[in-house]
Amino acid sequence: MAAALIDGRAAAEALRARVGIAADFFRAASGRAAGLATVLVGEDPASSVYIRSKIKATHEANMHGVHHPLPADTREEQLLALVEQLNRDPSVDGILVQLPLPDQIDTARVIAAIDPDKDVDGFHVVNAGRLAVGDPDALVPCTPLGCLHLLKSHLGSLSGLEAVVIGRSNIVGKPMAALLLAESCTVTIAHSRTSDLPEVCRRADILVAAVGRAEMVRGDWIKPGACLIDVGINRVAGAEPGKTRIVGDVAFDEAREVAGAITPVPGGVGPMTIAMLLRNTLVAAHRRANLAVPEDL
Ligand SMILES: Nc1nc2c(c(=O)[nH]1)N[C@@H](CN(C=O)c1ccc(C(=O)N[C@@H](CCC(=O)O)C(=O)O)cc1)CN2
Repeated sequence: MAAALIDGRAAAEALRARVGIAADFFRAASGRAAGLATVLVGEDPASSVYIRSKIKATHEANMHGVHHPLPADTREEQLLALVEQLNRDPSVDGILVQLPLPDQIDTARVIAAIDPDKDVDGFHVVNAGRLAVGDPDALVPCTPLGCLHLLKSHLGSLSGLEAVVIGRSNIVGKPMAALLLAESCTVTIAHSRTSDLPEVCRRADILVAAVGRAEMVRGDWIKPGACLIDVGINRVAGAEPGKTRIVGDVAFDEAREVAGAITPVPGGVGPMTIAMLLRNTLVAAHRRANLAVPEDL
């Protein structure tokens, strides 16, 4: 039987609606709207699309969103000065600097400059540390948080399950592993040097693919009935000349025949990233206003 499809668009829409309602309550309780500031250096087409979606979603969720575009040749000091200004701005609860940044800018230095309590991307080492030690004050990176939400919605308890995360990035792989460990999964982080990767994957009840290689995970790497979360967004040649299409890190048609459930690409993890950004912004706003964070966020 073909695997169930885990509908990230529907889950994201539901979460965004909940955030919108909670944002209205926040405004009534605090006397101001929760605020997100986004920063984009340059005009990378994909990044520009993501930023437009983020600001539109912020407004649709009854929050205040201000975008700060900077030219592609912006110097690191100029970006750091903007981050400092946003750190000090009381109307800003969340700061998001869209990645990737141009080569002249040191990404780690910029992330380190963001106030950890406004770091709604969850990339600051303080938030990585909070997540690692199970501190509930951690702001958690949006993509893995979205993956966890989809997994728990589909499977319920994850306790005792064997989870394999392919990819060890600070943005997805490592925080994903920390979240699964906190849910009492037995977690393996696999990567480019892992020996016999297919065999490692075959023991996974939960397989999270976050490598950025189109359709790398094949059908015969998958344990029958496993739950597959595909984080990959890879643009490949389409059927017609000059056209492209997006595929994940999992060979979807093969995997669907073996897995119990699978996230599609597009329409799986991607939409959850933006929904979780809104959620993190509202969480940060509640904490900054000394208000209790609503439980269903
Ligand atoms: N500061 C950040 N930079 C980047 C992040 C991030 O979380 N914070 N993540 C990615 C890009 N990203 C958000 O910024 C993002 C990627 C993909 C999607 C999405 O909804 N994808 C769709 C497909 C879109 C398409 O057709 O092109 C899907 O999967 O259905 C949302 C957000 C890198 N930078």
